[in-house]
Amino acid sequence: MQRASKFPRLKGKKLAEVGMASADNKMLEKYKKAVTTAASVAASLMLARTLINDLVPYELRDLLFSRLDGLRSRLYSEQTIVIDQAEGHASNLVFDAARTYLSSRMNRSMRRLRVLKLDEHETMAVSMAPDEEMVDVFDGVEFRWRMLCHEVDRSSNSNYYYSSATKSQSSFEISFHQKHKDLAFDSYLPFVLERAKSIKDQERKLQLHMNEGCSWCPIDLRHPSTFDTLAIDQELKSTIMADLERFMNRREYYRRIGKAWKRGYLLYGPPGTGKSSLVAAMANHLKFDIYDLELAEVYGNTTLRQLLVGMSNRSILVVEDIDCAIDLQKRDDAAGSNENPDQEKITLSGLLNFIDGLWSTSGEERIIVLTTNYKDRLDPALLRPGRMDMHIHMSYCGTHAFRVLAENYHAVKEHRLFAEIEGLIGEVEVTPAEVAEELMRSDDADVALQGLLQLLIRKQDH
Ligand SMILES: Nc1ncnc2c1ncn2[C@@H]1O[C@H](COP(=O)(O)OP(=O)(O)OP(=O)(O)O)[C@@H](O)[C@H]1O
Ligand SMILES: [Mg+2]
Repeated sequence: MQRASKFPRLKGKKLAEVGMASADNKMLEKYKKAVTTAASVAASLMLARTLINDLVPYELRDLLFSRLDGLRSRLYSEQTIVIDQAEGHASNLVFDAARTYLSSRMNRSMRRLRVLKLDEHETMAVSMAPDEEMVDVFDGVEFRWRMLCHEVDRSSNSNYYYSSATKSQSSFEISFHQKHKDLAFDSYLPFVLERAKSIKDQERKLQLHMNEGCSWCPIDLRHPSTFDTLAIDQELKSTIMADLERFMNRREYYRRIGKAWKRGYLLYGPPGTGKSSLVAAMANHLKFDIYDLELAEVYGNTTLRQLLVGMSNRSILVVEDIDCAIDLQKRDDAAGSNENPDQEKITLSGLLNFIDGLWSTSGEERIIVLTTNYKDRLDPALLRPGRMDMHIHMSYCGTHAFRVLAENYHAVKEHRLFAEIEGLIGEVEVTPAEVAEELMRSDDADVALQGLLQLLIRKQDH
């Protein structure tokens, strides 16, 4: 059997060689033709030069000659890289990257541009029109891009059995001087890929994942909260942003000390002070997905492990209202009757230990945020230094927070009622959520601020 199977292989090889030889011949023919064409074009160019010398005024000659020389050098020393959209069914990642990269380089002086918008929430994408050309300069070298659309004959590919025999396929061509071939392959193309990746990261739609059973259920995260719209004390905001910044830049540091690249924040404060808004602002700022873990829905360590393993890097794990999560466990304890004896109970400390173990071996750029309305109800073990890296107190609305909200909702920086409002706002306990609600009651800033003032006076009287 073994012997027999050798033959087809040999035969195959021979056929392949024959195929190659004939392909080589064809190439040679083509090459010869190209050289002849180039030679005749070059001859025509020489003729053109003579004609120009004879007929064109002196002032114009230099310009025309330089154009002709450009054309000739292109004919002789131009190198072109072709980037097809797809190979069979598989799309070409270089093509995708090139398209993304080019759309960031479009300029309106181009004669023809394509615009596209497929999703209501997306911004309009501008791209190159077929047969249009643009020049991109990298490291002082010109790279000319062209986009082409052509029909691909499907009948030549036995995989296709479509009624229509052709299909349109796009490709990009990058042309440049031959002497920059190394630059093109070693620097320029990698640069294009890298830029496209970071553009895609920026444009990526964030997702909010919620646990359902032992898996995550994702939806688009469209929370508008950002650090600009967040109404908290200015100093606190700067501290949080600086902390995130340092965390993001410490890849090497975490590697060196052999610890998991993660950071934990405990957010505590009354309802409506912006804890959830801060989590959304962090996600939007860092472009991290949010994994919202409902502990009450997690039965047993196996499920928990599956969920944690199923998280992606560059993400924020959030456990909201952890005091309630703990309460629930205690109530179960008190009842003493666990319906399923195999069920292991999950405590917050258990969860944190688990995460430490898991994330130190896998996982990078992970953030965990715990939120609570009652810090004093928490297990002291959870508050020990090292468990959560930063404790953030979200509190009632202060003067600065009020000004941020007034600007967010009414675009007012100063107003005759500000003095009175600011005098009261430091004295009464009003949450940013309450202030926001008052400010939203009317489109008229005067009316809204008057309403807020009344609320503050009522609160003071109580
Ligand atoms: N600090 C804030 N800055 C801007 N908006 C805020 C702030 N706090 C509250 N808000 C507004 O109030 C709404 C509720 O706030 P948020 O859900 O962030 O509060 P929370 O602290 O998470 O409350 P809870 O403890 O009830 O979960 C937000 O959608 C936002 O409009
Ligand atoms: Mg909340």
